[in-house]
Amino acid sequence: MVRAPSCGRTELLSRPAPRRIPRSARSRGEQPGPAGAGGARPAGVRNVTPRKRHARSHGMLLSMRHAYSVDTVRAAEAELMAELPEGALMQRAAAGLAAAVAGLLPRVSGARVVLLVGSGDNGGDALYAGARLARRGAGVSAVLLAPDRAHQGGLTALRAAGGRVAEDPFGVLAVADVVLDGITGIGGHGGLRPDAVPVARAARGSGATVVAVDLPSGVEADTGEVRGEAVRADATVTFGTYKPGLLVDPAHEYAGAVRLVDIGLGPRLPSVPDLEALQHADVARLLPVPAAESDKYRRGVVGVVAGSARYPGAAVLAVAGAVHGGAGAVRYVGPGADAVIARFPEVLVHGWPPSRAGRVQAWVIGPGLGDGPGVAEVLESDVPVLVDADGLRGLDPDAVRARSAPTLLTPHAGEAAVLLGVDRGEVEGARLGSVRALAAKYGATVLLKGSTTLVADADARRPVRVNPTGTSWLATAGSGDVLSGLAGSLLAAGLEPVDAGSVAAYLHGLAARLASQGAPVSAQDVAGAIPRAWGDTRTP
Ligand SMILES: NC(=O)C1=CN([C@@H]2O[C@H](COP(=O)(O)OP(=O)(O)OC[C@H]3O[C@@H](n4cnc5c(N)ncnc54)[C@H](OP(=O)(O)O)[C@@H]3O)[C@@H](O)[C@H]2O)[C@@H](O)CC1
Ligand SMILES: Nc1ncnc2c1ncn2[C@@H]1O[C@H](COP(=O)(O)OP(=O)(O)O)[C@@H](O)[C@H]1O
Ligand SMILES: [K+]
Repeated sequence: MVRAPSCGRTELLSRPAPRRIPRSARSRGEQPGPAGAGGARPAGVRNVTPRKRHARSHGMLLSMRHAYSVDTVRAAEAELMAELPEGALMQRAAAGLAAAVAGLLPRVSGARVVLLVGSGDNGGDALYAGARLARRGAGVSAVLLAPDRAHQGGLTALRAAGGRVAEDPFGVLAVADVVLDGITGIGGHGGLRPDAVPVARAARGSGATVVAVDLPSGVEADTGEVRGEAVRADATVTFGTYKPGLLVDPAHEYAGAVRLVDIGLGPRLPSVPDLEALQHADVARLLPVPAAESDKYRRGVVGVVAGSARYPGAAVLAVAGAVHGGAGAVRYVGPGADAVIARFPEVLVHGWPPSRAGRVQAWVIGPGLGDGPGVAEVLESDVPVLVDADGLRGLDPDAVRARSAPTLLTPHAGEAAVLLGVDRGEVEGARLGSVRALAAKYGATVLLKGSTTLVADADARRPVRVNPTGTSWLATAGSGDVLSGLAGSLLAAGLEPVDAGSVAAYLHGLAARLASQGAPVSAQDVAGAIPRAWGDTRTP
């Protein structure tokens, strides 16, 4: 895949800008407005082109997003710092942070800014940014969580600029317009410590816009886990590169809108990130397009084994995903043939067993299968196989590992938990670790569905893909069946499993957003909107 050097550019937002209006604006009678129309928004939301606004409204950036682990970030920072005057990197971070906060405020002068300052450099960033805002006329108060260990240079700069150390933390928080969370960044572990919890809660409850410095304090930067209490931010200003925790739930949920500030780290980061998120242009490049000489067989044929007397609709929904996924033809094998033909007369239906259905370039097996047969037989084929839903039940790692062709598994958290022998909550709390563990256990590519859909390649050295288009409107019965058909069709069209899985998740999420427009959608609606999503990614 071609990767744009997104780490080097200053870009926002992974989600719509915060709508909270700073108190100072409210007190002057200014009206709340939509993001991008004035009022409370991070800097940079202005001057968006219609195309950018469209992409942003669907939760996407225009170039590939990468995330790197803390160790990699620290190594890159150390390399860069060795060539710069002391403190230069922190000044870059603080300047970007102050500019982003200023962009949130209708007017900096007179705004009430509170800094939550921990004992490390994250607090230093907050203090220097606070000094910059104080120089522009903001009233800045610092709440020092560890007064003896607060960043001395930052504190001196804040005082010199007219800022103060708060004597009554809860008093200043109660009237704040903006709170900068500088308790912990990449150095924090294990949720907020008890002394930080009351101020974090007061910040959240104050009505102020909460801006996390680098990361929301209390989340795990490397994994996206939240192991205790954490700051819930409206926006996060992160430095140098995204960290995995900013893109993966549950931590992602705590970050709000994420803005990346360029501090010159890009060239020092390795070419292979820990995590990557496809964007429109990447998806457009990967989508299969028929050539002039193509025919239906050369485009790829996908076979779908799905549905049962108990779940006949799953067959129709999986086929609905498959017919829109780029394969030249869809074969269906199973008890739902009549229902499938009634809805999709273009589908080739076959009697049992799958091995007599004619040649396919990929199989999808599992949606609505119940206790039906077929998994072992399909796994013996020499083409890529996607196993979903009921097909995953009791799936034998050795049978998957022994395959000569690739396998793509698409569990939701409950199915993944069974396959790993852990609780569902454990998978939901540690999605990244879980998807990697499953890929290692089965020697397969694994797409873990849910609030953040992740795709881990069978090759553990490759970055995990995180899907940026997901929407909770997808939490509707049968939408996973559509996804499996779609991904299987892309497999049959020749995409490798990690691309088939991540492109399918991208189109699926985008289709749900296009179909939903903020209202509930059905799985059929999602399938019906796949062509629009496909076209949307290819629109220059
Ligand atoms: N390096 C650079 O070039 C640049 C770095 N930059 C900035 O530095 C940040 C990293 O700074 P850092 O390494 O000092 O760690 P940091 O995130 O402040 O936290 C460590 C402190 O927190 C404490 N602590 C730990 N866990 C805790 C908890 N659960 N609850 C409460 N406290 C907890 C821990 O205390 P201790 O364990 O020592 O008692 C320790 O003192 C980075 O995110 C970015 O913002 C930018 O300026 C760009 C240039
Ligand atoms: N909270 C959520 N946010 C985003 N996507 C979700 C959420 N919950 C479910 N989804 C998506 O909805 C689909 C549900 O699939 P699945 O759990 O297999 O349901 P079903 O078996 O009913 O088809 C998956 O693509 C999943 O990623
Ligand atoms: K922070």
